[in-house]
Amino acid sequence: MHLFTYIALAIVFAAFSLFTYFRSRRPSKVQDSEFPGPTLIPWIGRIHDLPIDYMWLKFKEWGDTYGPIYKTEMLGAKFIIISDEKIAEELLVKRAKNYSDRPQIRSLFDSKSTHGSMEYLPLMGKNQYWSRQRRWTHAKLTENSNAGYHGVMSHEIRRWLYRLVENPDDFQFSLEDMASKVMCQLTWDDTSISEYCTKSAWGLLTQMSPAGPITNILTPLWHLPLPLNPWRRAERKRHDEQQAWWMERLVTVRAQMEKGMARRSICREFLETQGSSNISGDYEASCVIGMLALVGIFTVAGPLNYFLLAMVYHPDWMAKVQEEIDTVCEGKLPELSDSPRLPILRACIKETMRWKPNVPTGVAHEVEADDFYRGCFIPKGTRILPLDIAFLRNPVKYPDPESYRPERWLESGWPTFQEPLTQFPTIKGLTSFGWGQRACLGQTLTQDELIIACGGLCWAFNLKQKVDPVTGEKIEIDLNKSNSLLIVKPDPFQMAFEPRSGERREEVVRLWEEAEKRDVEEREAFRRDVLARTKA
Ligand code: HEM
Repeated sequence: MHLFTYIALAIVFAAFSLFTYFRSRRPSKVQDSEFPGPTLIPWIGRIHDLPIDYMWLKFKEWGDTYGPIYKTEMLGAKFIIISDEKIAEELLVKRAKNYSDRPQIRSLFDSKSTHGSMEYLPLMGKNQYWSRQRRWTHAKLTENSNAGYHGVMSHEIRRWLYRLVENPDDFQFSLEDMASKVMCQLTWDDTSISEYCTKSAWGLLTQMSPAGPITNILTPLWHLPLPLNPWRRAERKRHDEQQAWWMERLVTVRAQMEKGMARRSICREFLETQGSSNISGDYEASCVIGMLALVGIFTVAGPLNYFLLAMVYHPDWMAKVQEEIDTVCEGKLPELSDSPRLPILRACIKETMRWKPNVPTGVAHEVEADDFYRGCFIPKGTRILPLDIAFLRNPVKYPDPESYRPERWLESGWPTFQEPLTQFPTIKGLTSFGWGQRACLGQTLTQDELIIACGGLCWAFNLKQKVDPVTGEKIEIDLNKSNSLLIVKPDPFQMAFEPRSGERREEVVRLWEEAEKRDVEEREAFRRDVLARTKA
């Protein structure tokens, strides 16, 4: 044989040996099975027919076609979409060690905090910052819950009911403002900044959502040079303003503390224990507290908005909730302590969250190391999407899934019925709050706030469709129209808040005036006390 032939044969043999060696290191099932999924175009994947609006519906449609676990790709990013709770449990809970990272959000700077930015706890990769901030946030929310933070919620619901009496048409603004005031009070003891806080939360929510800047989908655009890159310039501005505002809050509380004038808040708690805390210092603290304030606004406002729609279109259930409240609370505004005796109210809230989930796509986890599941290979870096809308439309667990049926939580015979009704239904543990090590930290806060707010609404008002003053016809609301951000809310709509009686109306006004007076007095007493101590 010619020398060249020997060399060629040697190369082929070496290549074949290498190939079989590497192949033998991965179980043969890798080559045998792959998850099903829509046909992928090289590199593009399925970006071309995934709509930005209501993206979750397309994911669900593919789930109905390809089954409870399927794969897809977008511009090189690999996705696995899960529509079955058991599979989500097996991967995201039982294998949480490997399935709890987060993907980088392209249009945020260092959203994973890989480079130590420490800014967005819910978006962080599974790193040291995430681990200590998660622990710290959990501890603060638990401490505040035990210390009776629902007093803050009761105060704010009184203000909101009053605002609804005075200016009902502004309800969508005042609803979000109520949720924002609760968070601003808890974090910084300052409700006057709630409007700015809501705007700031909106800016971040938009920036992080696939339906936000185009650079979240067409990711290469993010890397254009700055002069040609309006997206990166806009984000720089938004980001810097947000960080400065968070820091300003912390500095303000510290200044109040120095004068002895700071009342209880999560920020003060941090500054008091700064030395012993595992949070690294002012910058990280300003971020973890700021993020906490932001994350509690649209998350709670979503179910509140949809509760209004549920009641408007299901007056029979509103009447049942009202009857329950009137009997149990004997005419008084419901408080959190009434909750064990208000199962119908809890069922209507839980069914609202099932019927109109406000994070319908779920929040993606990222896989840290190569893995196999059901004989199929899942490469490191794959994004796992627990598709909440699919879990909540499962007809076996939730018969008649498209309809609003609170009785599924109240009557035996339904797959989701659970006793005792003093405890169940509870929204805690619903798939909407996510999975495993990344599960939502705000479940108790959400439950407490929704019970007080939704209970208050039904106590005070008949929630109704608005009547067009010209035609005399009821104004319809499109129940399926919403934005398409990660946390959704219904498109602007009109409705009527009819006080249940003249007396109830007066009671709403009286309760707010009383609460406001008490608040002013408490602040004044605190100030007097500090001044007296300073003089002594
Ligand atoms: C209806 C209300 C809410 C819903 C549906 C919701 C949903 C979620 C979801 C889906 C996740 C991600 C879970 C995962 O990756 O598996 C999450 C994480 C988180 N939530 Fe909520 N949430 C709500 C309210 C709140 C509130 C009121 C707070 C705090 C005041 C809060 C704080 C957090 C935090 C800090 C995380 C990050 C956890 C981590 O990454 O380790 N959430 N939430």
